[in-house]
Amino acid sequence: MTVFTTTLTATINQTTETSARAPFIQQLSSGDLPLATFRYYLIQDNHYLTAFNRLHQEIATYLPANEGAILSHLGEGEDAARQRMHREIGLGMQELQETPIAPNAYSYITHMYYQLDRYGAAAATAGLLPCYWLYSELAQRLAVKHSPVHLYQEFFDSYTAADFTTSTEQMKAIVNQQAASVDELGRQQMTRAFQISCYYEEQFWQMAFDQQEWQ
Ligand SMILES: Cc1ncc(CO)c(N)n1
Repeated sequence: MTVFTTTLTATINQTTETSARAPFIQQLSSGDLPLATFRYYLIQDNHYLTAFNRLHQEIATYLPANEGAILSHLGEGEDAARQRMHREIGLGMQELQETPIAPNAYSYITHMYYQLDRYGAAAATAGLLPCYWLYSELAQRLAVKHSPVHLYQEFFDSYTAADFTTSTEQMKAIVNQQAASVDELGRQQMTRAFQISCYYEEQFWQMAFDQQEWQ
């Protein structure tokens, strides 16, 4: 049988292409992105990562013990790098918590929870995967360019680091294990969950670039 994640390659490649062309990423790479825009991104992404981590813990309870332990550990993967970046731009806990979540971040999080609630752990793990896979692909492409802004380069570097690459491989293995444990309909639901997450990943850049607010 084909390894399930290979059926998702075209979708992630497309999302990587679209993301690489997004003005947010272009300016992050060139160094032209206003710091206020990056600060907005870090605040919204902190909302996202908080929910993302909680969701790892919740999904982990439905997985076989081995995979569950790995997933639970994966959920905390980005914390240290982010805390360093928050310190560098003087972003404190109060501002992170008090700034309201923006519409697209809200929709993305809501989608991930819906997948778990409506379709179960297999679809939910597939919904988490673009997060790992996209950032890994994108950073590998862009890290070599060296953004002139240290903080922006640090952002790319955190996703080319060996441990994040390992996390992406571990997440793929969990998704493949889940795909093998469900029927064809279950795999279709997994594919759909993955595609919708890719959609929201693409929207996340524009949300940050526009500093989107509720209207
Ligand atoms: C929205 C989003 N997707 C993916 C990642 C990478 O884990 C992130 N930090 N934020």
